[in-house]
Amino acid sequence: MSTWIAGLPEQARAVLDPVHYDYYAGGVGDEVVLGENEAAFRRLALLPRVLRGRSERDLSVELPGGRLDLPVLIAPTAFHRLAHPDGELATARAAAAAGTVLVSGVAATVAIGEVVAAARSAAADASVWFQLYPQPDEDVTACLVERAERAGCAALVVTADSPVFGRHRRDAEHGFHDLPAGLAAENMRDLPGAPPGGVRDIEMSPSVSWAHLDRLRELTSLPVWLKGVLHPADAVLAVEHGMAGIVVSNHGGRQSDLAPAAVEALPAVVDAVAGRVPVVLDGGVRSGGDVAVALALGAAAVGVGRPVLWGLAAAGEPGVARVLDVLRDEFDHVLALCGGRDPADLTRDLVVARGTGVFARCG
Ligand SMILES: Cc1cc2nc3c(=O)[nH]c(=O)nc-3n(C[C@H](O)[C@H](O)[C@H](O)COP(=O)(O)O)c2cc1C
Ligand SMILES: CCCCC(=O)C(=O)O
Repeated sequence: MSTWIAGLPEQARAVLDPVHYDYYAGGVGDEVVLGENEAAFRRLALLPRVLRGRSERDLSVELPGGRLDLPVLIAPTAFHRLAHPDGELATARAAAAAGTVLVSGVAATVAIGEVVAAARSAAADASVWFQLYPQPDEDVTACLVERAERAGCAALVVTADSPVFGRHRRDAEHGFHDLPAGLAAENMRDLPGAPPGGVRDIEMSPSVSWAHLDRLRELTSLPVWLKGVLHPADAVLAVEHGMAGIVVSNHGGRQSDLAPAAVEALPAVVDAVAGRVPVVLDGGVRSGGDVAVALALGAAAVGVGRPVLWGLAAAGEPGVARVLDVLRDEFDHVLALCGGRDPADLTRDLVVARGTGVFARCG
């Protein structure tokens, strides 16, 4: 792990309300998956290739919804104003200035229109994506999609791994169920079924299905990504249902504590998708080396969640900027060490499982 990023949780802990720190840091159940997401990266190694590099490397990747100057985007995480008063405005500006995408969540504490405006104030051509949970009341879903389109979002990310909300022991122990006074999920204001000015609850429902997704797709011409896929059969269904991309994710260890580490689920999904749509990986990415391993296993890019929250809490916009800068610098360095010229040079034959000899290839 990057030394600086490794020290960030402690920096954030020093400034955050302990209840909010635990909300960000925690996982579901015994937090097995939370630990495994990071540990699984430590079990993988990259075989360098020699004598094929170049002095200037191109780190950019092209995805449905925008071009990224580095293969790292900001995964959707809720309630950035718990971390810093500037909240999602700071995150959006830092992402845009770094030439990457913020996936701003439906559970943001700043409305999506203001988030996009903040990103564009930092870079006129910035892309912001909008994450949502398909709501059982489809009028609410339609309204959210329209808000994201009107705001100028370049893609939608539908999170599918939350038919019910994960049971977070740390939050239960603290009795943390509501945002403090003055903060709200601003995208949920004034929706069908809410009183004027009121904020609707974000509903998770086990009855949300592929049919909901089909209807959602008909509402929009934006590319739609499906987030929270771990089973290869679901990846195939996602392609068949017209998804523009897939995010392999166990929600940062916050949903099922029986899920595999995200990076261990990645190769089978990449194989099932067979290049038809790009696959993004999130969960446990803490260094440029982790980014390189995920790309070598077939990810087109990675998402980072908690490190961005820690950077935001510790130092606001410059803190998020530094997280992205460290990841870019480390990734570029690892790419050079592997004889890579651009992300496409990171191929699966480079990945080996540690401790089992170089012939025990992963995936
Ligand atoms: C505090 C917190 C809030 C999150 N909120 C959301 C959310 O609203 N929607 C969503 O799709 N994922 C959410 N996630 C999951 C992230 O998008 C991502 O999958 C995860 O954080 C990646 O793991 P990492 O934190 O190890 O980088 C949240 C994660 C955290 C830590
Ligand atoms: C309704 C807010 C959902 C936030 C979330 O997804 C998480 O805390 O993991």
